[in-house]
Amino acid sequence: MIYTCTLNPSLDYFLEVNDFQLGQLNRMKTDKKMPGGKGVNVSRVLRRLGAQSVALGFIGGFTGDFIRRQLISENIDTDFVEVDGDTRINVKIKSREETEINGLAPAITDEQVDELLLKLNRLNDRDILVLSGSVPETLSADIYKQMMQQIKDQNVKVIVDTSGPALREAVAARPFLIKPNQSELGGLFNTDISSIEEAVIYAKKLIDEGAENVIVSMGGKGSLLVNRETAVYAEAPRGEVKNSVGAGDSLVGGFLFEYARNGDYIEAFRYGTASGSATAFSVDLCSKEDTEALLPKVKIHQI
Ligand SMILES: Nc1ncnc2c1ncn2[C@@H]1O[C@H](COP(=O)(O)OP(=O)(O)O)[C@@H](O)[C@H]1O
Ligand SMILES: O=P(O)(O)OC[C@H]1O[C@](O)(COP(=O)(O)O)[C@@H](O)[C@@H]1O
Repeated sequence: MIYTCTLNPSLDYFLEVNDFQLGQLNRMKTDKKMPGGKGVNVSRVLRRLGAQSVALGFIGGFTGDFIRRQLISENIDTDFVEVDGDTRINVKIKSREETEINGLAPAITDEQVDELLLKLNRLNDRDILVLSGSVPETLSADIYKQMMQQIKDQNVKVIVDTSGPALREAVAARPFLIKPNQSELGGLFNTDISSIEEAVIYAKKLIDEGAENVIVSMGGKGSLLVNRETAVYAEAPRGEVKNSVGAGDSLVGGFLFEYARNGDYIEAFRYGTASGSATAFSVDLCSKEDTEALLPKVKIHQI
């Protein structure tokens, strides 16, 4: 089974404004509320591609209820820990440019953390655990590392998609895969990464620090997969971008879907890149049909 864990899920509030003006009254053209947060999106992508998963993490309040109800309506299994405050609302403004304002997490108690950790005891070597998204302010930045250390004898494959100190700590616990985007990778080394060659250099440093596979997503430029044996670049297909929120989560979900199906890294990487692009070219997350139509357009280059 695939388990996704979102410590900091969100109700994503998408709104479209013609010619957004800072400091002025703007009126919306359209709006939409969606369940969000990185692991939640991975679960939704997996479902759309045809794979089951269980969504773990913390939810609370009316926004948490919304997320749970939406996931259940999409036939996704949920096993969240309830917290007292409201799950955050993340605002996604689409105008000439995309602007995002991500909210603050509700407080989470030590007992609630223990409740979540207890759920990990049931995982075994046939399971995959996706630890995705930011860490709530009230939790320790090394929580992903702690979770991985707790289950290290259960031989679960762990994927980590986060940034900053939480990612750096988690890398030391030897995840199967991490997926920083270009700026998150640069952020780890206090540098700006501007080319594929530079991204490979820094991805290799993360392999040396403990990650087994590193996928660096680079928006419209595509993505990179680096491990001890290989370094490959996938050129993303071109198309009209409708909404790039969730593109990175779709890359992770698509990779995982194909990897769980056939165990081939390169084909999984191609599928993930196509899923990311299919999401960027759609209003909601990728569909299986759109993803598979893009597969032949993802060009893989050995580096
Ligand atoms: N403008 C775009 N055109 C084509 N594909 C895109 C575009 N933006 C994102 N993608 C696809 O989605 C993947 C993840 O996007 P990215 O923006 O790098 O992730 P994140 O959301 O984590 O920052 C990319 O590797 C690419 O395959
Ligand atoms: O936990 P974070 O880093 O604040 O990110 C949460 C946000 O990222 C998303 O999961 C989208 O992530 P990606 O665009 O990186 O795929 C949104 O649904 C959510 O609002």
